[in-house]
Amino acid sequence: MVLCAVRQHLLRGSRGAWARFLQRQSRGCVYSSVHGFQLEEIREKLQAFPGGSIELLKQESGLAVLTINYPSRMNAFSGSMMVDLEERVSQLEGWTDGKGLIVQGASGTFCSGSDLNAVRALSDPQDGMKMCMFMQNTLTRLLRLPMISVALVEGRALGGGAELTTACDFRLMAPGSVIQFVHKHMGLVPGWGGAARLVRIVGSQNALKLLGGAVKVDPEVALQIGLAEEVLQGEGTGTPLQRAENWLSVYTKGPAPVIQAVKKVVLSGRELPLSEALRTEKDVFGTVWGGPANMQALASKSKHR
Ligand SMILES: CC[C@H](C(=O)O)C(=O)SCCNC(=O)CCNC(=O)[C@H](O)C(C)(C)COP(=O)(O)OP(=O)(O)OC[C@H]1O[C@@H](n2cnc3c(N)ncnc32)[C@H](O)[C@@H]1OP(=O)(O)O
Repeated sequence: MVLCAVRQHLLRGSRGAWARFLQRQSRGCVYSSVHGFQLEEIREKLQAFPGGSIELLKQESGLAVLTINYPSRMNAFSGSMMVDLEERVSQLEGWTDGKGLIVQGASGTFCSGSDLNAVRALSDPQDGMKMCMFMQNTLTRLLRLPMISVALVEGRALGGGAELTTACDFRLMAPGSVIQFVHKHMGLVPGWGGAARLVRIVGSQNALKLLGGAVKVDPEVALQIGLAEEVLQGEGTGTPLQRAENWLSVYTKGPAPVIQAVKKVVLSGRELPLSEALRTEKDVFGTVWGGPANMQALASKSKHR
């Protein structure tokens, strides 16, 4: 009874702490009206470039699959797909049972970046800035979801598609797949947050090589530099999606509050200065200490041989 009350207190406190963490990070976003970012205005602009869709399938297991779906354009992002993606991320933020997420492309290829037809129509620098802020916000929120995320790369991940892979916690690559930051060939640099995230994943030297050379990164090189976690080998052992689900299930096995707590402490360690990360870790610890999974483990005198 007393433990329960203490736990409730900690839980309330920690929810506050997580909310404060997100608030410090502008509710998971990078830009707000302070930066001249008007969400409705940019949504309306993007909706003028329709085509394709972003599908979300939430499964009872706590794993969700997000599919970038525009096969006739190699899953390039139309304007309406950018808006769709933001809506799907909102749905995932509110999914209390969520533990894991796989981001994939439809029909055997990942994503060929922005839809060049939309890009041509939005080539005015101001529009470009707005799209850039919109996608940075969405992809930052994607990376900060309280669940473990994996980009399943089949075929090609080009330009904005390569950037999208870096907004997941892990990248799994199918044999023959390629991640390529083609921005230099387009007279650009990444604008969806892909450069900042890439540096954190592979280090600044490797990032400089990948962006400066617009290098085609195959699975072997990706493994070597730490861009990919694994190459999904194994003909006859299910589809690449099934193999990715198996890979992810090792890390999402267990109750949702515990898996979400794991992601939160790693996220705060990744993003916050040490003192703040330690305080957030203490608060998140408070959400699981004395919780059902903890009490059950204590009661069963579990051993870890
Ligand atoms: C650079 C950053 C920027 C951002 O951050 O916003 C971007 O992401 S710009 C986009 C960067 N991506 C590209 O430039 C991709 C250009 N396309 C290709 O290199 C090829 O199409 C490729 C390699 C993806 C596929 O080649 P493949 O021979 O297998 O197929 P097709 O070329 O025949 O492509 C089929 C069909 O898809 C259309 N397509 C492909 N990518 C895009 C795209 N990004 N936007 C619009 N349309 C795209 C392609 O034009 C073909 O259509 P079709 O009507 O049959 O000609």
